[in-house]
Amino acid sequence: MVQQRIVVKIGSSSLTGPQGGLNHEAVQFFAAEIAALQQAGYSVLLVTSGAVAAGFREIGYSMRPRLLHEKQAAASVGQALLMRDYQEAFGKHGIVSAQILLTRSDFNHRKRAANASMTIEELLKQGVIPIINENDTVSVDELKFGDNDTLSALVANLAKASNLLILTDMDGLYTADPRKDPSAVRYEQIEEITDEIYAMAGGAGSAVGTGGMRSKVDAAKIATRGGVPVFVGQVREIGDLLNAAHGTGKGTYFTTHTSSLPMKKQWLGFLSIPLGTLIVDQGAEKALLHQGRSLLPVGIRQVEGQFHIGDVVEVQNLQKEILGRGIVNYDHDQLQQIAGLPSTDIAAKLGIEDIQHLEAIHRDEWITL
Ligand SMILES: Nc1ncnc2c1ncn2[C@@H]1O[C@H](COP(=O)(O)OP(=O)(O)O)[C@@H](O)[C@H]1O
Ligand SMILES: N[C@@H](CCC(=O)OP(=O)(O)O)C(=O)O
Repeated sequence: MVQQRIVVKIGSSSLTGPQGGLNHEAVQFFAAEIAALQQAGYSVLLVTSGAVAAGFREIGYSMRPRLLHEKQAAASVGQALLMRDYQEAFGKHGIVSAQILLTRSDFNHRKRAANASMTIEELLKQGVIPIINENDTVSVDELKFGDNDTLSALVANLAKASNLLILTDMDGLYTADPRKDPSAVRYEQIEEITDEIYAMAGGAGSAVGTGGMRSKVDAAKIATRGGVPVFVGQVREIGDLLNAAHGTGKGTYFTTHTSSLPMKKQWLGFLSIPLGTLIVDQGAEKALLHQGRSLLPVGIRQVEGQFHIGDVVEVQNLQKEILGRGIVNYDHDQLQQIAGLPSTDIAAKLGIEDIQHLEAIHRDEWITL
């Protein structure tokens, strides 16, 4: 039987205090919980934050730095401290662990993502636990994950995990941040991530956390769309992590209804950078979302951006809601000319006799979001 794979993400708030520095007992505790998960027959990948929080005090900052170069300096000190603690803690359970540092652009380049995936596969085959963090020192600001929630979702999809467990300092998603609203109520299970759910998820509540619940909901959206169910919650006592994996954890479960996405669709949906936007009418919206059809120029109302044939564009409905993304078959200036035209008029309008694709976006090059 193929071993079930679990991605565990541990946030800075679970590993460090407001003054920075690593909580060694916490690292020992999580390593023991993960060792128990492995013992129970799961393959585990660990995505961990905490490099900046572990390193900032060490190099003389009094609080978590805000400027990019300061965070990068703190991370380069802290990452080594973090790995030292994890390797020692896993070593006590006879487990070898490995460091993998990734950036968003690694996922963006399909070949680099495939290489990372091959390395992870080999490590898991050998019973090694990959310990993954963002490569903070080389990540450029606009392309940074910042928090590791999104990174953990991408890793879960890449590794075709059976579960993603996001551990934090709250026992799940509440109707509002419980630090600010004591009457907030916790969700046990979320079947669909709607705008209302987003509205409830606020930013980080601690001095060391980054994305708060909002980035956890973002991550849940990516992972569940890729077929991976997600738990967001707390692991504090012995056995909590196994309970989280078995569906009885202290937190919120986000369910999924789809099977895992092929690499190409994952890239299209979550890693590619759209270079334009197409706004489509109701008929096109129905064709794309409910009839499994391609997008024809006749349904396009508006074309925005300077994209070219083969680029990725985002598609929105008339209410400017995002419907999905696809690879476009025309340059932006061509689409401007043929938006709204029936397929029979396209060749004449563009002065091209032999049109290769009549669709603006072919079904196979589309993902609904
Ligand atoms: N609706 C909500 N439900 C629960 N927690 C919330 C909510 N909105 C915001 N938060 C905050 O999100 C924080 C967890 O995120 P974060 O600080 O980024 O942790 P981590 O370092 O574990 O990623 C909680 O401490 C809480 O204050
Ligand atoms: N890569 C960074 C992650 C920063 C961070 O705080 O993330 P998180 O605690 O997951 O919200 C680090 O290791 O410090």
